[in-house]
Amino acid sequence: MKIVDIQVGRISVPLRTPFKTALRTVKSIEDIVVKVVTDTGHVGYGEAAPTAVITGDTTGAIIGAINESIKPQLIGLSINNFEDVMQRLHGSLLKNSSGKAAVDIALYDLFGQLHNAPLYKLLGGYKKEIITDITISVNEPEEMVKDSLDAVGRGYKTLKIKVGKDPLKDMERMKAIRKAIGYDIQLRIDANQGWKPKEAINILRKMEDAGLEIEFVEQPVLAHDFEGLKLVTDNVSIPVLADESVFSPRDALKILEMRAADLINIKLMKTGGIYNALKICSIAETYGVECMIGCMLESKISVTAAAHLAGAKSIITKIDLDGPALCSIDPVEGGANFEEYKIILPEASGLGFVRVPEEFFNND
Ligand SMILES: C[C@H](N)C(=O)N[C@H](CCC(=O)O)C(=O)O
Ligand SMILES: [Mg+2]
Repeated sequence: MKIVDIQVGRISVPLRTPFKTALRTVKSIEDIVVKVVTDTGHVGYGEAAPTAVITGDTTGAIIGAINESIKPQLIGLSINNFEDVMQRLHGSLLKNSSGKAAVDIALYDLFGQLHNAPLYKLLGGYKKEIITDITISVNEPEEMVKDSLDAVGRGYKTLKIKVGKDPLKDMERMKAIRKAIGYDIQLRIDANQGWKPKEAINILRKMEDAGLEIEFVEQPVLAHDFEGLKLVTDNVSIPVLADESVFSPRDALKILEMRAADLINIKLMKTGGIYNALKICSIAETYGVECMIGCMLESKISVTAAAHLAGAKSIITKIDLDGPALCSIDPVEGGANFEEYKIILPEASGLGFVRVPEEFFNND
């Protein structure tokens, strides 16, 4: 099964409501899609999200990375020697994790097709069904209460609340949400780097004292501030999850050696796809640290790949794969079945897509 072509296209999906974090506001998913074609007529699909404020990857940079650096390395290689293909892909250029992720995902789709099995089974086959949280954007407290109640009405049992805009207001937000939804729903929070270390310690202790029962806090401080992250981890009881601080297996190793966080958030757009995400799973297993699998603003294509990984690995115990649930439409047939909080993995080979619209690849 030899790679004969790699095509790059675009997918655009309006969100149900604007997505707001401490870092950005977005109204629609505007991602890059990739199609890897083989001499046997097989096709693998992937997707990249240009999340410049987190990964540094813009739309133009992703397209350039794939067309100029990745594609010339891969044409003619055989999926049968998958390790060689992965080595060439991940060695093709530095950084550019989102562009690498799109191609890595499409190649894993082909790997599954080559071996005629769904990817999650080839990677471990731990479970066929996973349960995701849903994200509540940072807004005025009343709007966040309304959005939280809507999410609970849709069946979600875990909400990930975006904070990090203003510590005093964040406290108000969390108190109002907890009061409205009660204690049967789990609450995790994501500050997206919005607090300073001492500010984070102060607000998190207040949340503990107020009995808000926060499951964990995601990325309270700046991504590069490993010492600040450790200071927070050492000084609060709420578990700390490293998100923007961990892109590569090397980052994961450093964070875990320092004991700077209690949990790690794996996202394919940060790791450059499944190949390196598997290494982070192994490192985390070695340290006995559980992982979350997360996503950027991604549609069903790349979130299906993340769901296959989550279904394969027991160390992934927390799921934040709500990209498709935030979308107003789903233009892709097949892949994982997203039924609100329940994600069911497909039994078809590879990632299991049935139809990815050809229009995505008409680049006029
Ligand atoms: C969509 C997902 N639940 C999420 O919250 N991801 C963010 C980053 C998303 C973005 O800005 O595209 C995160 O975990 O920080
Ligand atoms: Mg996060």
